[in-house]
Amino acid sequence: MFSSVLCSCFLILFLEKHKIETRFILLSYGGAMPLCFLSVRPPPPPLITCHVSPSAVRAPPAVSAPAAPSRSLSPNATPPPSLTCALHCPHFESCSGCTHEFNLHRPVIVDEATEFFKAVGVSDFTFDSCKLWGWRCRAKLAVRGSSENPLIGLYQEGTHNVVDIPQCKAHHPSINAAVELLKQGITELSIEPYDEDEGTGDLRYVQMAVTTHDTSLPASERYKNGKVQVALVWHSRNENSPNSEKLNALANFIWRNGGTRSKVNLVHSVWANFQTSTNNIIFGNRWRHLLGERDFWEHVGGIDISLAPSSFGQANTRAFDTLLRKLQRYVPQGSSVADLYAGAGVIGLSLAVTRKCRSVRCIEINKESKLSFEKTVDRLPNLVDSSISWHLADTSKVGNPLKFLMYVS
Ligand SMILES: C[S@@+](CC[C@H](N)C(=O)[O-])C[C@H]1O[C@@H](n2cnc3c(N)ncnc32)[C@H](O)[C@@H]1O
Repeated sequence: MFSSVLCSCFLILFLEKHKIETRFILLSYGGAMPLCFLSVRPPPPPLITCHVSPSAVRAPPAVSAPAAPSRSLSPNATPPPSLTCALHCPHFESCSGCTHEFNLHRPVIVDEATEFFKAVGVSDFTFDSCKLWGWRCRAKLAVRGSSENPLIGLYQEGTHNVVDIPQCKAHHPSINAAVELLKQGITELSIEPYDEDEGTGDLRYVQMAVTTHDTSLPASERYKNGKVQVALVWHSRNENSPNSEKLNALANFIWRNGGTRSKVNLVHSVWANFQTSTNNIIFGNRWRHLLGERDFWEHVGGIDISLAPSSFGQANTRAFDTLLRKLQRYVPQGSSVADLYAGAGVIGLSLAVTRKCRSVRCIEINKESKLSFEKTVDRLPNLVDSSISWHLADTSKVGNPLKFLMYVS
């Protein structure tokens, strides 16, 4: 949530700073460099506002009775915590995933950002918290412990001890349900979680990604009925390794008990990724689709997007959608856009459609994202008359971003 917010802060700063209207727009939304660099004329400046979506202040998902918040506030945080906007997560003390427990509707960083922008003359700063619970539609979780007592979660800060987070309040509820199902499968089939010290075990990580784009449901029902693409990171070289029977058994268990024909109908698909390295890199290079639908679609920024498990996807689907819709207001019709750190090109492609861009060049270093980009392009409406391309290149190399701008002109 906060990376999206920060990104839009940077975006708006740069919008204000570069008031000269030009044809070219450079967009960057990289993890290490959350920077949007646009030289366009912004719409009339609204007031600084803190907008809280109605869905953000409803009660947290009823996974369990909320635990009494136990972390004390710092002496500087004098206002009493707003209970409607507190995390109420039983894992907050031990899990490193969330850094804010109270005032989620307006965290301290928003005041800092407001001050910062005011100081540099930016009047067009808004904050939208979007959902406060159940917003995380993508999670990479470590699998440790034993087959009788599997732990699935994040590392405790500064350690490699995995904290089990079955009631995570940030996760979309379908992720927590799929994790529970996975645990049952691990225990029932005696799957060995990975042991980092020994380099043994079968299952290292799981990536859970939720699609909220089931068009067979009314729009109001789609988010809560999100389905999970489960990617099992398996400790073997490939699907022919000796432990692959166990992998297939686990995939079948998940599909039988969570797939389209099951009562819960929770799982979109099951994938395997093969990783044997002893370093901390989660995914290996080899991916296999095992069960369920191969293609995974989401709808953000006015377009349908395809996301393979190997491609980067934003975790907060709703906030990303809000951000894209905000961004669109700043990009003049017919612009030429270079989308740096593009992943599957979602930002650039959303602009291609909604702003009728003359051209969109997506620049990305991970070749795995290209297929998702191509599938998304195939589904763009016919009326899109942009020159659209995706380039495998290192954006950080001096000259590369400019090269792509020269290329479009
Ligand atoms: C935070 S993701 C954002 C992706 C996309 N803009 C989106 O919002 O879905 C950052 C992306 O930058 C890519 N990346 C990281 N370093 C890069 C580099 N030096 N050159 C190009 N792409 C890079 C990553 O592979 C990843 O897909």
